[in-house]
Amino acid sequence: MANSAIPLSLTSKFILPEDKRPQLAQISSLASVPVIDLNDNGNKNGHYLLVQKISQACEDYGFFQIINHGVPQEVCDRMMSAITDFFELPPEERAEFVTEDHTKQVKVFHYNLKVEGQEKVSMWSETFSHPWHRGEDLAHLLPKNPPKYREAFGEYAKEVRTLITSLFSLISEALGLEKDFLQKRLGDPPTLRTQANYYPPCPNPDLTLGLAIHTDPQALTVVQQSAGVTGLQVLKDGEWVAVDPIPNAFVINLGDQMQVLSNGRFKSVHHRAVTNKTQLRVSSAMFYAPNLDTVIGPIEDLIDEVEHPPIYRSYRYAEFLQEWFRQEGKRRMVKELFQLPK
Ligand SMILES: O=C(O)CCC(=O)C(=O)O
Ligand SMILES: [Fe+2]
Repeated sequence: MANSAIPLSLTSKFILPEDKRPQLAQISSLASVPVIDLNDNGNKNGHYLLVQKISQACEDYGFFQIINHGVPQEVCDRMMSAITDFFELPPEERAEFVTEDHTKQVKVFHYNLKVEGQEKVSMWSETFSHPWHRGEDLAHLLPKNPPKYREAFGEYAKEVRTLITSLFSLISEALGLEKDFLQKRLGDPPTLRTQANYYPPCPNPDLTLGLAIHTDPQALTVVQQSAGVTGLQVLKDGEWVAVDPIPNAFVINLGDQMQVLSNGRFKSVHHRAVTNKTQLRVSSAMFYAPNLDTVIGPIEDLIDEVEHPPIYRSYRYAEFLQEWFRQEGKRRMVKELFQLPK
């Protein structure tokens, strides 16, 4: 931990005002996010049931975990190890990427929360974010150190891309659409970014957060989290539910664009990351978003005048993102701005 840019003591810059603290004693133990086996796909009935489960999970939680997803475990392990090594290099080694300029393609930064009448509060995490849409020719933008990062990322991105195609196919079916509908609708090339989150052990997890409450602005997110270390929580019926890691699983969640496209049937759910006293936690999120010029709005086939009137107006994805950046440091309310009056 000596190498981390985050100090070991919880200085005031990390301390949240009381009403924004995580209330760790109040985590619900009753609910849990569905776990879906993607291998349950063998026969016709199996496929039907799988689509049903995905549909239910997208409606109820906007989150689910998947097992037997087809991405080799070694590829996942190499990615997590490369991310961990990157953050454990001496800070000078990643200084070239440290920036607060959100227009930078490759960046290391801390999320923070603007709090009224107070300096902004820094999250107990360090974040590394970069694009992944240009495949091979992206490699030169990525860190040279640790030496394995570029290759580990290239391999991981290829596998995750294939997985995402299968997931969009299942989610399209869950909405009663052709299998290739959603990926086509999101446009080509999609906007693909990744975010690696590094959460060192925290001396007082009650006073701070690893990542503040948010929804993902994209369409779909594939998350890998450290084995055996809890931290991700989702809001379900007003209560926080922990998404505990399951061996060899991914956490999948829908982003704001899926809520809008499905006209509110599928949910982009609030979530956060909490810290703990003893264990390092690392997560990798791979985001799939529309092409910047794609016009997003409720899918035609899912709306009608009487029972399912559109609840959002259409917008270019670039317009949505611009608003998202404008609300930096706040508890963002972006899709709400595109809601049509009732
Ligand atoms: O650390 C986690 O599990 C949460 C990651 C996350 O929500 C994000 O990167 O958007
Ligand atoms: Fe997220």
